Amino acid sequence: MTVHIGAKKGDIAETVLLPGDPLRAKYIAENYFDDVECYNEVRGMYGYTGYYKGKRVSAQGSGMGMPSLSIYVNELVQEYGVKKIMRVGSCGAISERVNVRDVILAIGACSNSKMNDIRFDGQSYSPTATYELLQAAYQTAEANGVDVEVGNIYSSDMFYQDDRNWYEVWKEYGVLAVEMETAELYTLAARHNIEALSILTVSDSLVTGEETTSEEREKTFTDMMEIALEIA
Ligand SMILES: O=P(O)(O)O[C@H]1O[C@H](CO)[C@@H](O)[C@H]1O
Ligand SMILES: O=c1cc[nH]c(=O)[nH]1
Repeated sequence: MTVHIGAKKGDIAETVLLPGDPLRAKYIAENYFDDVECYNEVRGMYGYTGYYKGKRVSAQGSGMGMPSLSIYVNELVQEYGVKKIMRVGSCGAISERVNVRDVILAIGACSNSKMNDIRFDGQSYSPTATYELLQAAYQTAEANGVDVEVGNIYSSDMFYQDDRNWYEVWKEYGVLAVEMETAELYTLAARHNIEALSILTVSDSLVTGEETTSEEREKTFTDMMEIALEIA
């Protein structure tokens, strides 16, 4: 057991789906896993292990934001031997290239977080996805008939910003969407030599103002869940 995860060694699979929302982890476990066991309820950050088409896989909430994700990824990797993490998250479109409910495979993640400034002493690090996972996710999406956009995203420390047009410069540089965890996930994956990919569903658009409900964000973004499960 760790401070934040109440699982025994061996309770967690080598491959973990990691949504921010712990109730999305619960949804994945209840709707896709056979022989499911809940291994974590600490802080309500649910974690489950089960089987998907015979493959052992876990689903664990990360919480919102990079500090929270960082705690779970560090413990999953260092204490439980996790080797492959796929974030299945929601994001806000900051580009007209993507619309609400589109699926994005995040090839890289820009950020306003100070975490990598601290790690790299103010120099710039480019957090990127694991190529093999990205390729497998793309091929699976094609096979499932799901259109995906592959591109750069932005991981923000702030959901609410005073400047409502903060994203314009990032949009001009081709960044597709904003969320709050991927830059740290990709950085930790590189540090610990594991595989990582963020598969995101556009839950709202900062450009058009269109939105989905919290229930939709918890339960209906199934295309990304199925892509992640197929390549688990
Ligand atoms: O839907 P999840 O995976 O939580 O992801 C997004 O939603 C949260 C903000 O509403 C942040 O965690 C952001 O990254
Ligand atoms: O971080 C996020 C996630 C979804 N939508 C947003 O606008 N921001």
